[in-house]
Amino acid sequence: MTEPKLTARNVDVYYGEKKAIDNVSIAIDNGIVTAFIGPSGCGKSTFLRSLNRMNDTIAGARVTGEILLDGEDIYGPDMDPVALRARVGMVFQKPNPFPKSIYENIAYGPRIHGLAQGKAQMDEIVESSLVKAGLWDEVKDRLSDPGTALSGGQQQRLCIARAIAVSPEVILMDEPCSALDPIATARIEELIDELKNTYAIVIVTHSMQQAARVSQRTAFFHLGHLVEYGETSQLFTTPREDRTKDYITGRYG
Ligand SMILES: Nc1ncnc2c1ncn2[C@@H]1O[C@H](COP(=O)(O)OP(=O)(O)OP(=O)(O)O)[C@@H](O)[C@H]1O
Repeated sequence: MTEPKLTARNVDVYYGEKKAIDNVSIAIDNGIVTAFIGPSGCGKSTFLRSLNRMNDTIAGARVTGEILLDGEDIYGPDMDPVALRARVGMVFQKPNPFPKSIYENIAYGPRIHGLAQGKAQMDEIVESSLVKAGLWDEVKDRLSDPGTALSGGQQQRLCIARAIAVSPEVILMDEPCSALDPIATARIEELIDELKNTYAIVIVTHSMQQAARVSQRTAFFHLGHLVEYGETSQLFTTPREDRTKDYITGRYG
């Protein structure tokens, strides 16, 4: 048995006095896509953000319990949150390129993390990140154009390339297709399928169809609890819990 990439044990997340995540334990493996599903407000995004300490940036948010990356406590005293967020990258709901060129959007992270020795090496990182994100052919002749000039779907692939550029181990995606049309969504879903061979991927999605299409394992959250976690095909066909069954048959959410 290989060790899980990420292990959460008895995790609670609070916003002030309010508990948004209640005693969640889960093991997330490499080489697959893990989907988080559940009705609006159930805590999917909150829990996702706890996996790379993005909640640290929200005033009043507090995480208790333990989250391990390759066995190392990400909330431990020796963990630098900036370095952690390079190892556990994130892609958001709305594509959010920097107001800079396509090239600079990718080069920024490697530069602050000191990953390139010079221009040639940076060029290589930029190209390979864009290739891996399936965007290179569309942008190779206009790397100095602003990232914001791309279409929504291209911008989201640029944001994925930006995450890839700092050599992450895990990529967290918070509803990455919710602002995209069906064609751009299909591109991102294909990309997710390819990327899972290299990175552990965790995706929050409102769409059960999307979870069924892209993930191998699914976690169903409800009211801050992890209700059920299992193989995606099993969870959608023979859920163990009544609450999961009610959700996937459309009784709420
Ligand atoms: N920054 C915040 N400050 C205070 N409460 C918050 C904050 N972010 C989320 N919450 C609350 O925490 C709970 C979980 O929210 P969260 O956004 O994680 O749910 P979600 O399942 O991702 O929802 P959605 O699918 O609508 O995005 C909700 O009750 C929400 O109101």
